[in-house]
Amino acid sequence: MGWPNEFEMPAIPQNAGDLIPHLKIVGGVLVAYFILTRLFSYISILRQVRGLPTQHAFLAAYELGLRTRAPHIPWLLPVKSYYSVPEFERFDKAGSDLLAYTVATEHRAVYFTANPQTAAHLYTKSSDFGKAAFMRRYRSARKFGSNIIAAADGAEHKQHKAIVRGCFGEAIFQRAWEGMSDIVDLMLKEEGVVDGGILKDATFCLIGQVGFGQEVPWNIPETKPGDPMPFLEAMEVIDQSLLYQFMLPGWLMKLIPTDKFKRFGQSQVDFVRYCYQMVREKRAELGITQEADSKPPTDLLGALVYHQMAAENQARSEKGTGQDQVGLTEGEVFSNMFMFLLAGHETTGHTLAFTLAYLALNPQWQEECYNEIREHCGDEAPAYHHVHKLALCHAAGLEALRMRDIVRILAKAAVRDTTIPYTTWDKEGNVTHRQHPVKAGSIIFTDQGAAQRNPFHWDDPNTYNPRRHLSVTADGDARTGVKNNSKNPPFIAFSLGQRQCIGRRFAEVEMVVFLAKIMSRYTIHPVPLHPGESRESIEHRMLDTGTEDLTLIPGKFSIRLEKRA
Ligand code: HEM
Repeated sequence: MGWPNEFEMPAIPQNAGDLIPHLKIVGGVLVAYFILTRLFSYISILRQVRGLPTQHAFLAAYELGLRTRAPHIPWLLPVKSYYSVPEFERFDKAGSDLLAYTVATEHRAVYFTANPQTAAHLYTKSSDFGKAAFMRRYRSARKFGSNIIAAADGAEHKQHKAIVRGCFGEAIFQRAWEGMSDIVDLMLKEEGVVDGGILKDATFCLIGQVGFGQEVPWNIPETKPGDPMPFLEAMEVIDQSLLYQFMLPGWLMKLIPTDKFKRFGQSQVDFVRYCYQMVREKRAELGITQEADSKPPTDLLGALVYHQMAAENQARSEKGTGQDQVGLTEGEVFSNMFMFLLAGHETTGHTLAFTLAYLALNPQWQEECYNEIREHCGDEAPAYHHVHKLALCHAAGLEALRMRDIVRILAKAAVRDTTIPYTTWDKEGNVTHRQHPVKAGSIIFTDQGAAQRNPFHWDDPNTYNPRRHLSVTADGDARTGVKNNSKNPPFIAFSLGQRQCIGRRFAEVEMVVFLAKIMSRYTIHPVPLHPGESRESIEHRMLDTGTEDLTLIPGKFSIRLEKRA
């Protein structure tokens, strides 16, 4: 049926008004159907969580960045019930290490566990639990394309891992050691503390060097607003505004009329442009040299491009030319690189800041680490070949991560109807181990901080004790791995199983060299805000004033380095 002529609107039938009551009925039925299905779904969720301490809400707000910022509105948006300070408190009060949350606008049951054994079960039993790739946090992480962190389990993840795995080998770890060693020297020099002094809120920019193969100066000059930024400045600004970078496109931030957002937007636009250019240049460079010298580059970007090209070459030699895309697209290479920037920089930098805080507050562990360094390095500066020997320095970082887990919550989704183990206890000290049935599609969060301070699994959980991460091998060497703790809990800060942190060793190498270099030369001390500030107040400032963003960002504090004689 066409219109009589292109400028003439079809006439409204005279009896159209008669249809209105019918339309109202249809509309009413649809609305009633919508409300009823939601109601039934909600009732079904209430049934699923029966028997567990449960918090009801209308809207969901358990994500980082939201739960500590949104206003607490009982029943509607009860954000304060999604976390507690101290972390284990909400579970302690409930007498259960599994809590349920029913959210009227979410069609699935949501659980939080604080049991490290349950967490290990969730992370490793891939037939029952998988990456909750449908969640907003992972959808936002796909902003520049699919990547290893956001990929769904199965083929998509395998495709990324096949290429990304090649980036984490011995040569890169050694480069990470050397890069971090240079950064410590640069930091001490630029902050004017080579002979000791006060180190103010230092951040660490290792990923620039080992990530992109670029020397990173300690202070990066600021470009005039509106001007294109050089690569290093763009990277630094991105790093300081990661939450916004994930949520908003660069062009949109540039339209927001504040200098801050214009800068954030400009950094994203420039950073994306530089990265694509660098990927192309790397491809051209490696295309020429790959035949003659088959060693992969030791920067992450170079290694990523190299392994992608190696996959393409292999496919070409096996199947001839003209086959489909192999490995990752150019956009996916960039997206993975962007993830390294997030996963590789924030996490390690924040963990190191907390480790310095714990060491400053617990000088006895500095002495133990110092003795270890002296024993294995003697008068030599700590070097990469010492990395396996410096187990206590390594454990000092792991213990800070246990007590101040920077990832905060990790989500898994049940992929089929199954059960999860949990524990309840009462005031008389009766502890019962139970199983709770969960339906496919339910989300189970591990409250990492609470799980790592769960007193049923960790001896004396609120005490900083790196030695709990050490075991002694048959030949008398110390090794990390939670053994020195009567209940042998799994260490979950890097997750476990197929989706565990692929950069764990990289991060650990960075931590060991940083801590060993500092502790071999200095003792570390807290800096009171005013004469007579109490120990309690100093501890609170250094450890408890962090804010949740994409990860836990430590509050600002200074430390004093005193040169060892
Ligand atoms: C203290 C430092 C670090 C901590 C605590 C940490 C923690 C984690 C955790 C908990 C996961 C699992 C995330 C999830 O399931 O959603 C993860 C995954 C990942 N991490 Fe790390 N990470 C650290 C450092 C690094 C570094 C230095 C890199 C790279 C340079 C890195 C790269 C990755 C990647 C690529 C994944 C995704 C692995 C996969 O899904 O196969 N991480 N990390």
